[in-house]
Amino acid sequence: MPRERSMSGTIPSMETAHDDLKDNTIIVVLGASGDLAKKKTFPALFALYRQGFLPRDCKIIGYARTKMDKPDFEKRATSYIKNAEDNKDIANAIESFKTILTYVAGDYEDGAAFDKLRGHLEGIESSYQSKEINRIFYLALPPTVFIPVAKNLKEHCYNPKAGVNRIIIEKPFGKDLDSARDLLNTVKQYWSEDETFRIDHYLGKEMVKNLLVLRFANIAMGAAWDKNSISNVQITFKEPFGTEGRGGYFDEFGMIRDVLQNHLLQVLSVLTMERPVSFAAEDIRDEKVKVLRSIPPIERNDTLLGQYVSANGKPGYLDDETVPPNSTCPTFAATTLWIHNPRWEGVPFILKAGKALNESKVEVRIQFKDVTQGIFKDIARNELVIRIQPNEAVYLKLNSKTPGLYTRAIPTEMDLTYKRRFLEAKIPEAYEALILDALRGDHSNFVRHDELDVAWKIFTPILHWIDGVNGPRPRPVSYPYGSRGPKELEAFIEKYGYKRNSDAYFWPVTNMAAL
Ligand SMILES: NC(=O)C1=CN([C@@H]2O[C@H](COP(=O)(O)OP(=O)(O)OC[C@H]3O[C@@H](n4cnc5c(N)ncnc54)[C@H](OP(=O)(O)O)[C@@H]3O)[C@@H](O)[C@H]2O)C=CC1
Ligand SMILES: O=C1O[C@H](COP(=O)(O)O)[C@@H](O)[C@H](O)[C@H]1O
Repeated sequence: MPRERSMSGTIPSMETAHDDLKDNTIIVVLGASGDLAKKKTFPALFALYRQGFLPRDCKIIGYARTKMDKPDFEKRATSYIKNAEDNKDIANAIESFKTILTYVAGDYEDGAAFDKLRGHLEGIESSYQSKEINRIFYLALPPTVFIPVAKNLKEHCYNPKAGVNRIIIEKPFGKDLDSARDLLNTVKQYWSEDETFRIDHYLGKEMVKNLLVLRFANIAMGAAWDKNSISNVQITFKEPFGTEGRGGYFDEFGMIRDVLQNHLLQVLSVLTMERPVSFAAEDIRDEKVKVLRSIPPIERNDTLLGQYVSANGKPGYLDDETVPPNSTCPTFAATTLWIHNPRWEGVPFILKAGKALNESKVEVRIQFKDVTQGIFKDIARNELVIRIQPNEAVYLKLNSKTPGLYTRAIPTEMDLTYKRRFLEAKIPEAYEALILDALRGDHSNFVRHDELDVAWKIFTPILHWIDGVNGPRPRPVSYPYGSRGPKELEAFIEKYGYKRNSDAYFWPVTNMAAL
C-alpha cells in the first residue's frame, strides 16, 4: 500500500541510514560480467556500501555465464570505482567491499544453474539469525534473456517464506506497444507489480528529482507554469560521441527508442504533471500517467530525423562495420509533443536527442512568452534552463536594467550553479539513488506498467513509420559528426515559436572558468 509521505528539509544522517532498510538482504546481480554491471551497478553498490546505505550484513552475489574465480570477479566488479589509486580511504573501502562479494557462474536458460544459485543463497542465509530474509535480483542483462531469467528466478530462487523478493529490470522494455505488452504480461506471470522495479535511470538523476521540488515547493514557479506564460519547451539530450562499438544494438533501436521514448518522456511527465496528493509512489505515478494520457501519438510532420556522417576526422554512422550498409536508422531525432489538457493546450514540447554532436548536455529549456509590447521593443524572452548534466544548474534568463544613469534593459541571469552554491555536496549517481530506493521498496522513481503502455502508445506509430512497417522507410537527413545536428533543426524549432536571444545575451567568461 502506498505510504503517505511528505518531504522536509532534513537529510538522513549516517546513523539513521539503515533504518528503513531490511536486514538480512542479499543482492544478486545477474549479468555480473557485463558492461552495465561493471560501469554502473557495482560502482553504485560500492558507493552505497561506503556511505553506510546498504542493509546491515548485506551480501552481494554476481551471476553470469562467464567462468571466473573470486579474485577475477572482485577485480572486474571494482574496476570502475573512481579515485581508488590516489585515495587511501577508497582503496581500504574497496578491500572491505570485496569481502561481501561472491560469484556464481551459470546459464540464463538452465533451471539447474538457478538451483545452484539458490543453494549459494541458502548457504549465506544460514548464518543470518532472523528467519526473515530478503532477496533482491538486479537484471543487468539484455532483453533477450529477461523472460527466462524472470521465470527461473521465480521458480528456483524465490523465497516464499518471511521477507521480500524484488526484481529490478532495465530498459529496453519492448520495441513497440505490442512487444512491450507481451514482455510486461509475461514477467507479470512470475513477479507482481509490487515486486517489480523498472529502471529508467533518468528518474534517479539529481536534477530530475529536483523538478518536483522546483515546481511544487516554489509558489513563484507554480504561478507561471502553464500555457498563459510559457511559449515552448525544449528537452535536449546531446552526446559528443557516436555509436562506436554499439552499432549492432543501436541499429535495431534507433535514437527514439534509445532516449526519447523513455528518458526524455519521463522528464517531460515530471515537468508537466499536476501536483500529486502526496509523495507516495502511486500518487506521483498516477499524475504522470494522467498527463501522458493527454498526449496524442506523434505526427510525422512534427518529427525531424537525422543520421551523422563522417567529419572532423571522425567516422560516419554507416562507416561502422556492425551497421548495415544502407541503414536509415536515426542517430538524431527531434519530435514535438502536444498535451491536450487545460494547463498545456497549445504549448509545444520539443524532445530532441542526438549522438555525435558538438557537446555533452542534457537540459530542459522553458521559454516564456513575450512581454506585452508598448514600453519595450524587441526585448529578450525569459528562459528557465534546468541543466541536468554536466555541471548541474538552474538559471533564469531575465531582463534587468543596465546599471547607470540611463534606462536600458539587458538580458542577464539568476543563477543557481550547483558547484558554486553547494560547495561540499556530493551529487549521487542515478544508480545509487535508484538501488537505494529499490532496497527501501520505494517505487516513486520507477516506471509503472501503465506508464510504459501509454509511453509506447505515443511513440509506436512514428516508430512503425521509421521501421517501414506500412511503406518505405523515411530517409534521415545527414549532419556532420561534431555539429549541432541537422541544418534543418533551427527552422524546425522556430516553427514552434522558439526565439533565440543569442545576440543580446552573453555569459561572462569569468563565470565559465569557475565551473
Ligand atoms: N549556471 C550556468 O552554468 C550558466 C551558464 N550559462 C552559459 O551561458 C551560455 C549561453 O546560455 P544559453 O543561452 O542558455 O545557452 P546556449 O546559447 O548554448 O543555447 C541557447 C539555445 O540556442 C541554441 N543554439 C546554440 N547555439 C546555436 C547556434 N549556433 N545556432 C542556433 N541555435 C543555437 C541551443 O540549442 P542546442 O542546445 O540544441 O544546441 C539552445 O536551444 C551557455 O554556455 C550556458 O552554459 C548561462 C547562464 C548560467
Ligand atoms: O540509456 C541510455 O542512456 C545513455 C546516456 O545516459 P547518461 O546517464 O550518460 O546521460 C546513452 O548513452 C545510451 O545510448 C542509452 O541507451
